[in-house]
Amino acid sequence: MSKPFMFEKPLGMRDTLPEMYEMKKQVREQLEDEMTSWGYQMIETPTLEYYETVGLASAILDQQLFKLLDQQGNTLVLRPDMTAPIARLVASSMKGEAYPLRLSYQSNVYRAQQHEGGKPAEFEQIGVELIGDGTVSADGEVIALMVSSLKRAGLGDFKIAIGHIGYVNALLNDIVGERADALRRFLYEKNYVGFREHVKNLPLSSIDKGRLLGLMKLRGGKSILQDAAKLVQNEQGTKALAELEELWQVLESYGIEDYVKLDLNLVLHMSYYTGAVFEGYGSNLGVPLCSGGRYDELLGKFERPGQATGFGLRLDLLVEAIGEKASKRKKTCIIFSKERRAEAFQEAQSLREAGEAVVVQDIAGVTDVDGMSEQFTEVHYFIGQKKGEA
Ligand SMILES: N[C@@H](Cc1c[nH]c[nH+]1)C(=O)O
Repeated sequence: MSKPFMFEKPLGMRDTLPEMYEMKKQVREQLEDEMTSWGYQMIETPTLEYYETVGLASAILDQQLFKLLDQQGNTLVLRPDMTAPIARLVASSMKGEAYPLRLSYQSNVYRAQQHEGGKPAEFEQIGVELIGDGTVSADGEVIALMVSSLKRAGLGDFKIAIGHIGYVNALLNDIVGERADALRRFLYEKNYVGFREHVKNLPLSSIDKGRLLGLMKLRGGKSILQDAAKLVQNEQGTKALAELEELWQVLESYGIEDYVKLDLNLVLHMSYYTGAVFEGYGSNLGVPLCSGGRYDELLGKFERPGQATGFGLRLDLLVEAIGEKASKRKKTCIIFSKERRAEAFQEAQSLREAGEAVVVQDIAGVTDVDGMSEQFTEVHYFIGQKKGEA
């Protein structure tokens, strides 16, 4: 009888082979070290959370959640991100610790895919949350840490796009009110053709249509803030632009303005964002490597109100963007026959102490010695009679 699922994996699930594992490990260690050097403390949370609390607070589409039942009949989810679990943690086990809190993590997160389109349903995120600080300096710190993390991992060429969800909402709500959702969705999908078509068909004055289409042009350096101010005059919009103006100054103080550009079209997939949002791209990848932003309402849902900002970075995509740069450790193989076993073990030990990775292999256990040898930078043979023996 055939076993149809024997070699298959569930949709979007991936294996990590040794070479990829090694590259991920190197980059993970660099990032963890960078975040720790900025004073962020690493934490871990469980893979499973309650649907009713963290699942809903994660603010991701319901169909992207993996759900299951526990023995008591409660619905659980595989965490789709780390921001909501950290909010839960800060409001419970860390309730006694004073704000602001600087936390970082390195964890697998889970997002169900509708079809096999090459997108993983499980991937590792490395990120930070700066909780209990509503200043623009905090947003700037998080962006600066994102830049230094990407540099530290060895990525040379990248850009961070910065937007503000408060500005997008101010403009859309001002013009289309209740119907803003559809337009926001086009932006989130980066479907600008769809956005334009939709705007053209709306029953609006040509002035208002022009304002909505004007949003498409708000990409570039600091100077676009003036154009942006012409499109929205309400309080929410003005406040958002003042924050972006100050944020730009903070980034100049860090000396990283060359890595950033403004993009007021930017809408991210998590609906908990309330302020500045950002997304980082490597020059050779179309998809964002990292994203984040300000979320001032989420902590309140866990009854410990606090303004917060943070970002998450996709380790798999970062490794892909860095390409071959991860350095390979020298790997040696010592093939021995049993007469020289002790000698082989001794040699292996001293090479390991010198930092090499060493495999010791009994020749009687291999049939394809050539095939095995190809996997190593060097192969030493300890075969036959011991030295000095006749
Ligand atoms: N959790 C977000 C990233 C983020 C961290 N903090 C704020 N935003 C994500 O998965 O996209």
